[in-house]
Amino acid sequence: MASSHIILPPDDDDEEQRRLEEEEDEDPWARSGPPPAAPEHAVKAALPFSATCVRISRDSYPNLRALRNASSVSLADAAYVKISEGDFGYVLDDVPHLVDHLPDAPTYPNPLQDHPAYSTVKQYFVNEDDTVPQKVVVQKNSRRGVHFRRAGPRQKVYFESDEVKACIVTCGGLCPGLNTVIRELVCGLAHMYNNGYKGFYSSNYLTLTPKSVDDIHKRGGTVLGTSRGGHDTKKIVDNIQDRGINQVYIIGGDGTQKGAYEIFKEIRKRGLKVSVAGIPKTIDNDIAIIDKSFGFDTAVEEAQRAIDSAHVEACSAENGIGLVKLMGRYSGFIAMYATLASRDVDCCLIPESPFYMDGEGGLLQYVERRLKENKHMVIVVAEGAGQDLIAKSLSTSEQQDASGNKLLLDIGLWLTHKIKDHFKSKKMEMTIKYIDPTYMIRAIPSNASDNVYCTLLAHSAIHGAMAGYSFTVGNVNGRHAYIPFYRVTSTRNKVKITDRMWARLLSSTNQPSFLSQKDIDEAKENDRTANKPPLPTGLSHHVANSFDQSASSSSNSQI
Ligand SMILES: Nc1ncnc2c1ncn2[C@@H]1O[C@H](COP(=O)(O)OP(=O)(O)O)[C@@H](O)[C@H]1O
Ligand SMILES: O=P(O)(O)OC[C@H]1O[C@](O)(COP(=O)(O)O)[C@@H](O)[C@@H]1O
Ligand SMILES: [Mg+2]
Repeated sequence: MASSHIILPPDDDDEEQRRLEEEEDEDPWARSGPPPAAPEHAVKAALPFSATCVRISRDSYPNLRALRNASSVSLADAAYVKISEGDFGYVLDDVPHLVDHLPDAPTYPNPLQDHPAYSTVKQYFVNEDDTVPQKVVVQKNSRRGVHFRRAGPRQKVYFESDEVKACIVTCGGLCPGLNTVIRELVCGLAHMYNNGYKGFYSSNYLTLTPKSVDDIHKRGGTVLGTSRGGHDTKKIVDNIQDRGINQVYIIGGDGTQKGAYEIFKEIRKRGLKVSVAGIPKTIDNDIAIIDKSFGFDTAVEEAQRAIDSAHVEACSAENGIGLVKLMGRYSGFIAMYATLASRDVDCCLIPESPFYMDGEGGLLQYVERRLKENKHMVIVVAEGAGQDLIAKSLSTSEQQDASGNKLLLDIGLWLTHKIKDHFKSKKMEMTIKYIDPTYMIRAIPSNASDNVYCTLLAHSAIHGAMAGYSFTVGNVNGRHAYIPFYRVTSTRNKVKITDRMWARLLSSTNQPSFLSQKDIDEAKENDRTANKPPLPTGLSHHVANSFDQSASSSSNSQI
């Protein structure tokens, strides 16, 4: 396959990079010229097919400035982006590899080839050329578009088994399945572990063995503990270096993956032989690119129990309302899927879809109508919904947690009071029962299907780290892939209220959309821009087009 490859090695000098970014009004390389290309042998070793190393020049990319303007990848980050092109608009958005900065790193045969369980499997090893398309819905003339490197064991590895010294860290909120991922990582490797990012430089760490993690997948939470805040890249990497760790497994959400990316960059800067594997964790399912985060199915399933209880309470009273609050800080996936699964829900409110209380078409009018029609109703609200309404009525200022996430006001409690006040003023009898199962839902062990998913994710992470890659692992269109950090950290996965899934929900609940034409137009525009993937600096026109097309309206999320 004819291909070209662009690899921009990191600049040693951060200050200089920052200065360049500030000064790049006209052209990022106006003063310095393009960054030097990597040595060709480094590029070749990192690529599955024969590659030509392309030195990017201003002349060959006349629209560089436009691309930069459309890009959310900083010039400094562009140094870690590895894009290669193939035939028919094929683009590989590759992940960094140890040989990018350690070109002479030795390889070893994968010990799995002698493993009794695997040696009978035909084609156990993944072909180095295998990649996974970001977009599977295509038309006859579509370009092949963006692809990610397929996850799985490689014939050659960059660590000898007894050389591996791994650590695992879990960060952010809890999520069903964390212990399963930990268990499966430990059972593949011998480890040390840490407690949140702070754990990297606390003295509080334990050694895990397959025996000590044997039954942890049956428990909720994380045996490692978790925390928010406290990320200090230099201290973390000092610690990795001091302890001689060479594989870092980082399980966490969007914040954690940003942290993992910073750790990777510092490791690269120091020239260390360390692989960084991010395993995306979030009950909110808000991580970009991947099909679904682990624990999400379990959360939706557990939410059914709360909705069922709310329904029973509502049905048992005259004009009964059951109100259930579910998690979802910025993205309402749990609320949407729990509503679609239940069929007992009359109204679902999520952060992505603004609503209003009073007047024609407002929530209170709908509640009144539903009670008159049906004598009971169930409302599901994602915790991040209606925050603007509460803030306005209580005139509070926005607060943040230790990681910088928005601290939410209790929409469930606020709605309960508003609905009660409304019916009191109308002298209409009603009962409302507010159920908040949020922490109960995320503290349970994962269900069977999430358990299998967690196991496979852990295995894919180990194979990638052993093969010398640094990445976030995830399911992309049903196939495990190694995704560049910058891709999962630059946007957030959100419910698209202009997609068919939300339309299905509206038709199943019969609730008003609460949207004006202006809101709909704005939502369409937001979807368009929010889903535009970051364009790395210096892409050729047709590569940039492929990035654009991978975010076009007939996205994979439309089922
Ligand atoms: N931009 C960032 N750079 C480095 N570390 C970050 C960044 N954002 C968050 N983190 C760190 O990641 C960890 C988890 O983040 P948090 O937002 O609490 O949870 P989650 O990873 O589940 O989204 C915290 O220790 C936080 O300090
Ligand atoms: O655990 P905390 O700090 O109370 O945070 C609760 C938040 O954690 C979540 O469960 C998940 O958030 P993260 O993915 O950032 O960990 C949110 O749904 C919720 O808003
Ligand atoms: Mg988060």
